[in-house]
Amino acid sequence: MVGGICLVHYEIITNPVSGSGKGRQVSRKVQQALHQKRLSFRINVSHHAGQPRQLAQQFARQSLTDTCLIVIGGDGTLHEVVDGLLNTQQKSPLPVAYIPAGTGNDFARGYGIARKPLIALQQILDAHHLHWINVGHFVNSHHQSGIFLNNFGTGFDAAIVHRTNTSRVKKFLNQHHLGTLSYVAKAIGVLIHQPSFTVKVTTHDQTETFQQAYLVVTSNHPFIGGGIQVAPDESIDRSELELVVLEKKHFITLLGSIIMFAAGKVTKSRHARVFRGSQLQYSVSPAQHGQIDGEELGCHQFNLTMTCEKYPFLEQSIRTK
Ligand SMILES: Nc1ncnc2c1ncn2[C@@H]1O[C@H](COP(=O)(O)OP(=O)(O)OP(=O)(O)O)[C@@H](O)[C@H]1O
Repeated sequence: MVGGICLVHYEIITNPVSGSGKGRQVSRKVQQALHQKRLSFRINVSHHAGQPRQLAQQFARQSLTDTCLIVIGGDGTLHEVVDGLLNTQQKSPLPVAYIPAGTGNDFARGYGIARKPLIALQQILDAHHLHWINVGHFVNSHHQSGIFLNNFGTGFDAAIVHRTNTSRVKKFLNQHHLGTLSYVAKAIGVLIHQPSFTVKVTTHDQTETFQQAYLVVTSNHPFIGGGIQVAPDESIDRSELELVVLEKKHFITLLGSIIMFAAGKVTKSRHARVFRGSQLQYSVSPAQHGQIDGEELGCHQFNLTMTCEKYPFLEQSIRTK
């Protein structure tokens, strides 16, 4: 028994291809460490996209007790697992812990999880309590819904995700620990080609329309794109979301704002507006690229209502200790 929780078994869901193969390496290290410590665990390898969600739902339906689900992968893998768990009826929710093995690892930064796998594992083994983190929830005008642990972006950042994911050099740069460089290189390409668009934002007390929006991001914690602070004041502990709308007035002022974005100061730009709340609504037109937690959504007109929900993670966070 450890404080409020008693864990005797770890089910591990791992994505071997996350971070261009980092998932496989991290999984091997974690497996060795748990084996040496003679702890009870089982590795469940994901063989295709969508399988982390299926595995998580399978475990959730088993009403496991004294068990923690450890996820090894990037933000996309963790997203799938938490989405699967939140969409499965559970008597008491299966707690989640996370060992980052992706490229950007923004969730780990936002929650305060060590990015070195064996330290992250030690944080899990040392955990005394559950920590109910905030999770962003969205529903669109076609009643399709989903979650985000990091952010939901349309425009500039989503176009970068699209270009980076379709880039042939992504794997090479990731293997040489240059994933952020790949993001920056694509950002320059997007800057040259991406036009502005219209966004209408509604909060509990106001409606505002932006005719020249360029970047629209709703965040659950500060980080995007591998450590860029798009919402520096946001916290995963708070039951609210932060929406940043950056406008493109002229190319030169946009360049200034994007430099501020890269430096983590976009919310200080004269051309940025920040909205906060537990419920935010906005529509985007014409069709724009969208991304959730770094995974592409395709190019659509968006009409979204964002709210908050909660899910229990192990208290792995350096910040909360
Ligand atoms: N064996 C697999 N082969 C291909 N894709 C997989 C496999 N297992 C899981 N996936 C999918 O890969 C997607 C991306 O995973 P993830 O975000 O964890 O890695 P990444 O994209 O390399 O990391 P990052 O988002 O940090 O760049 C997820 O949607 C996940 O479902």
